[in-house]
Amino acid sequence: MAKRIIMNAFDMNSAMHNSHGLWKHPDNERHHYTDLEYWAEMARLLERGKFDALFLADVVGIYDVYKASADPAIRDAVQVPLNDPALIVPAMASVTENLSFAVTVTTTYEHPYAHARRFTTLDHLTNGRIAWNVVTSYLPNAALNHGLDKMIKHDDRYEVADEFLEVAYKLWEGSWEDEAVVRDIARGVYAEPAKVHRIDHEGRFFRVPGPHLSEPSLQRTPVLYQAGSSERGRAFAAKHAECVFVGGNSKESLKANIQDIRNKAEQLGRDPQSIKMFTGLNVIVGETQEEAEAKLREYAGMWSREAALAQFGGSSGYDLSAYDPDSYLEYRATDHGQSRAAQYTKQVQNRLTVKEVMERIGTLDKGQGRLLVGTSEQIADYMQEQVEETGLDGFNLAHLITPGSLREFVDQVVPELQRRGVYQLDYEAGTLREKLFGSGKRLLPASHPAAQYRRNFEYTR
Ligand SMILES: Cc1cc2nc3c(=O)[nH]c(=O)nc-3n(C[C@H](O)[C@H](O)[C@H](O)COP(=O)(O)O)c2cc1C
Repeated sequence: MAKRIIMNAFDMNSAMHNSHGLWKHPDNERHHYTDLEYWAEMARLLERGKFDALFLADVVGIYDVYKASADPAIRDAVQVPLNDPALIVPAMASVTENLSFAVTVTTTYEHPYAHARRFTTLDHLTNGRIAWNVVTSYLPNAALNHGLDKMIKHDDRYEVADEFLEVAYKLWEGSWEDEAVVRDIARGVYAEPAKVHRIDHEGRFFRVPGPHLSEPSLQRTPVLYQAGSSERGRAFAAKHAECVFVGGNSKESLKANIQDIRNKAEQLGRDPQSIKMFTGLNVIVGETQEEAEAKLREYAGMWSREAALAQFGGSSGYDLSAYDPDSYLEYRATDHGQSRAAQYTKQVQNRLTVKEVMERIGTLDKGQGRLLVGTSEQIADYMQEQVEETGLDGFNLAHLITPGSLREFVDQVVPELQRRGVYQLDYEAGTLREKLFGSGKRLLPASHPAAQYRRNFEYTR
């Protein structure tokens, strides 16, 4: 088979994610996000479409930069109201066998000791179908709500993240031996104390003596996803990530970004092919081009400019309402995310005015990344070409109408990709890491930095 395309569905445990304003569409069902059955149905749909994973984004604050107010975000459900992504996973795992779940957790406001236990629990309950999307968080009010005086600076957050991962690796990889739990009734020993190790971590940000509270799960360390694309974010991805979300306005820049992360990983002694690369995708599919374009016009009429600008404000730190609309938007580094603003400044060929940037962000068919509008054949052509020509491994599929757009993708685009031999007809056996990297690859490879924290015990399970 030609290189298979890996698919994640991009979602959030919230009333709205990035389909700004489309909560108003009569077919949108995502206001049922508070019901377990809604998520169970979503998981069944994605498994029917042989998706690799449901990717659950998360933020722990409100988008309140635009107009210096939280009102635009609250009014239009811009990632608020928002529930905890981890808590819906067991319900979805119980109605599926192969679909995996990538859950976003911030290293800035969580603690590695509690986090490691939560993810071991999820890995147990899903039989190894768990990934962790590591984020450092970009909303200043998240810092205030977690008791800090102000947000930690952009690059410093990645320093905390590096140490957070070190602690988590020690707990996941180096604390409990595979043979620690013996349940030996004759000797009266449930677990062998000599096989459960403290980690005695003392660092700049964390002190964790251990041991880990949970016994080892199938993958030990969950599959690691990462999506930061600043200089510091890419260095972090090259060191830790197994799945990376890369951006790029063109095929050339996508290819260059992918190559850059692979090169950086290689310099750190990792196998560059042990990292899977994904990019975002949004599709409007129709039986004919005209049908797809009619849907686009309908959705574009409901798109909320205010919501899109609120999302941009929080993720970039730029309040575009406060700029002179006729001035050119200049890049300036902020302590929010650094890649969002770069998209409209550093990464465009001709400079854009503030008004033009607002127009792009505020209009569905102008600036929403990879939005494909067409027949399933056209969409499959595009996906195949991107994968063949850039080194990409797959996509993170957003959806304008939920779950309708996903259902259309599953019923129309997936069969077309399958006919072309570039999409799985059925799942591989095993954990998520095995499904992505091959049979027997249940644990992180020896070249990954987590491996150095393994003690001298055999991994036998
Ligand atoms: C596909 C994708 C998904 C992301 N999901 C989240 C998320 O759920 N939560 C979050 O805080 N940041 C998320 N981000 C943002 C990045 O993780 C990162 O914080 C942001 O790009 C800023 O970091 P940077 O300045 O290194 O790029 C996502 C980015 C991308 C491209």
